[in-house]
This record gives sequence, structure tokens and C-alpha cells, in this order.
Amino acid sequence: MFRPVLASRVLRRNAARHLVAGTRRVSSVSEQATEDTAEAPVTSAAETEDKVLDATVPEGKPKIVAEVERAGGDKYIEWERTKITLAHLRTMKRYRTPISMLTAYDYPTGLACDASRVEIVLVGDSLAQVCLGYDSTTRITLDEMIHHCKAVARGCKTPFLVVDMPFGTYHGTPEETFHNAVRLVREGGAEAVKLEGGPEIAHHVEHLTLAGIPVFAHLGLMPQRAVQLGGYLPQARRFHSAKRLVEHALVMEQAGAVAVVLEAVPPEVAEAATSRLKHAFTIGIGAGRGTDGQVLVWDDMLGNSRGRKPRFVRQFAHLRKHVDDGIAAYVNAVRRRTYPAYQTSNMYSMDSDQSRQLFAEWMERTRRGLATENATTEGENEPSSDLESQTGMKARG
Ligand SMILES: Nc1nc(=O)c2c([nH]1)NC[C@@H]1CN(c3ccc(C(=O)N[C@@H](CCC(=O)O)C(=O)O)cc3)CN21
Ligand SMILES: CC(C)C(=O)C(=O)O
Repeated sequence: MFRPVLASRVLRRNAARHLVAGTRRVSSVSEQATEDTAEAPVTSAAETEDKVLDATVPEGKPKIVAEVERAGGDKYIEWERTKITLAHLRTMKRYRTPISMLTAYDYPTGLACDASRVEIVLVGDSLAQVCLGYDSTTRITLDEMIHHCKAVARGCKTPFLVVDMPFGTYHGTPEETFHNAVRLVREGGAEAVKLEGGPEIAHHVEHLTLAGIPVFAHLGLMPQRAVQLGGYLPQARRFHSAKRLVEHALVMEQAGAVAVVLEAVPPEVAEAATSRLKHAFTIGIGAGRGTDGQVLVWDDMLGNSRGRKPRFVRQFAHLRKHVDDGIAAYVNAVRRRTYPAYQTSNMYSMDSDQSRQLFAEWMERTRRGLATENATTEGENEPSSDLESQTGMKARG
């Protein structure tokens, strides 16, 4: 419960620096006017106009420390950046504070998510296409997913960590599914697993849930079924398929799913599913603003991917341009010998003036091809090459 106390400048500054935040929806999604576009300009993370309405004495977990009103009238809750748990996520749903989820694929992307205010990190099987160059997510193996999940988990301690169960690893018996999920949790370090599908996999969701592994369900466009769907096509656009999507979401919740990812469905359908679910929160991708949270692929969101992007993608940065420009500048500097610069601070020096002197003299003596000379005044018994030191062989010459 919110218990208002004094809203101070100090708190406001702290809130900006240390706390997680999301936007509290105040109007229904369909009432909101502006539309996101794929070509929208880079969006700044800094929202400096926020006003703290009231700070709250934290009660239990999560520690809500402030209720903030944004310039436009929206509200969101703020709390200390501590380990995100399902309790945090359910609280965010309750306070209508949007949940941010982002994919990560390795240690550095995991670290970056950890240092951010992202609540959920997904080791998505999109890594098959994004990181490994496969043409489909159906190519990736359980071992490959575990390999990447481990790396993400090493860097990402604070957000809630979810991993995709790859194609074919949750279609045998529920016991086999559990065995595979356990590997993702035990070896990979995941806290929850995500499965694409509806009622046909509900018994797997139930089995995992009863065994203590939280499950995210994934409905709408299911990339592992792209061949069957005839491509990466939007779903639930007709009356019957829209109705079915809402029903499937409810079935997944009944089976124990803690969350439902809704991909490439009309906003009103995603909003309907969100409103009907009592416990599970929804995370949308190409599903409008009516879901409890949003997810995007790392490389899409940061402008690091090449080729055509799904229409729901917004680039919040342009990494690829930075990468391309950086590589071009490096090659240019090498060609022009401006890298490395002639500076003692970025080079290794000879260990003494004497060594430098002896070396210069030796170079002078052997200048005209007199390399046969073997009379050195110092270090005569030292190996003269790495090869020699390792093998005891005498270098020829
Ligand atoms: N980089 C990346 N981003 C993703 O969001 C993503 C992946 N990879 N790989 C796994 C799945 C595949 N996803 C996709 C892929 C393509 C479209 C897409 O291009 N959709 C078209 C409509 C379909 C068509 O015309 O073929 C669109 O206009 O959005 C959508 C989702 C989402 N996932
Ligand atoms: C796009 C998200 C939802 C996903 O499933 C993935 O990254 O594989």
C-alpha cells in the first residue's frame, strides 16, 4: 500500500539514479492518441520532467519508494533496484506499471541488462538467427541454448532471467520436458522457461509448474512454427483466431503459466487477453500497448541488425552505424600509420638503456649480412628465441 510521506528533492534525485520505473497506464490503450512507428527517432532514456507525488514507506517486498507523475499525467511506481522476482512483476502488473523485457545472448549483453532498469531478461532462441546465423530458430539445440544462457547468467544478476526452450525439447513426455527444463535451470542458470504453444502443450506447462519451474507461455506468432504458419505472419486477426488466442491465454494461465508472451497480434486482442488473465501478466511484441509489458530483441532495439526488420521494431540506438564507422576509422588509421601513435604511454619499452644500446650495436654489426657472428658480450647462454627456450634447439644462422 502507498503511504505518502514528504516528497523531497533528494528523493527525486535518488529516484532518477537508483530506482526502477515504469509507466502507469491511466487511460485505456485504445484512447491513447500517438502511434509508434518503426522509423521513430532515437528515444532518450532521460525523463527529467518527472515529479514525485509521494514517497512511500516501504512495506515488505518489493520496496516501493515513490509514486511519480510524468509530465503527461501518467503515473508509475519506483522502487529500489534489487533482485527482480515474480513478486515484483506481479506488483508491477497490479500497479499498471509496464514491465520491460529485453533479450540478451552472452556475457556483455547480460552485464548491460544487469546495469539497466530492465526487469526481465530473455535468452531468446532468436539467438539462433541473431547470433549464430541460422536461418530459423528451429535449428538451435538445447546444448547451444544452455551455453548462451550460462554466459548471460554470469553477467545478469538483478533482472528476472527467462530462457526459451528450443524447438523439439518440450514435445515428448512431460518428464522429458522437465528433464530438459532442469538442464536450463541447473546448468544455464535460468529462473523460468518459455514455451511456444497453447492447449496442446498445457500438460507440459502444468508438469513444469508443479515441479517448481515457472513457465512463460508464448502465443500468437510462434517463430518455431513459421514454416507451418507460412512465414512470420501476424496472428489472431480474424474473429475466430482472436477468440481462440484469448481462450488459449486462459488455458495457459490455468495450467500455471506465470506470464504469456503475445507476438504479432492486433492491439485489441492483446488488450483483451491481458484484461481476462487474473494472475498471469502479458508481455507483448508487436501486440500494441495494452499488455503488461513489452519485449524486443537486443539487436533490433539497439539498431544492430541488418536487413528487414519486423514492423513493430523501434531502434532506440544505432549501434550498427557506430560499429561500421568504428571499423572504418580503425582500418584507416592502420593504413595511415596513425595507429598506434608514437607515445611511450601505449608501447612497451626495452628494459634498460644497456639493453637498448647492446641491441643497437648488434644491429649495426650485423647490418651487412654478417649474421654469423655469435660473439655476444652478454647473455651468451640465454636462449635467443622462444623456440630455443622451449625446445633447447639451437637456432640456425
Ligand atoms: N532479429 C529478430 N527479431 C525478432 O523479433 C525475432 C527474430 N529475430 N527471430 C525470431 C522471431 C521471428 N520474428 C519475426 C520475424 C519477422 C517478422 C516480420 O518480418 N513480419 C512482417 C510481416 C510478415 C511478412 O510480411 O513476411 C512485418 O511486416 O512485421 C516478424 C517477427 C520475431 N523474432
Ligand atoms: C522475440 C522474443 C519474444 C523471442 O521469443 C525470442 O527472442 O526468441
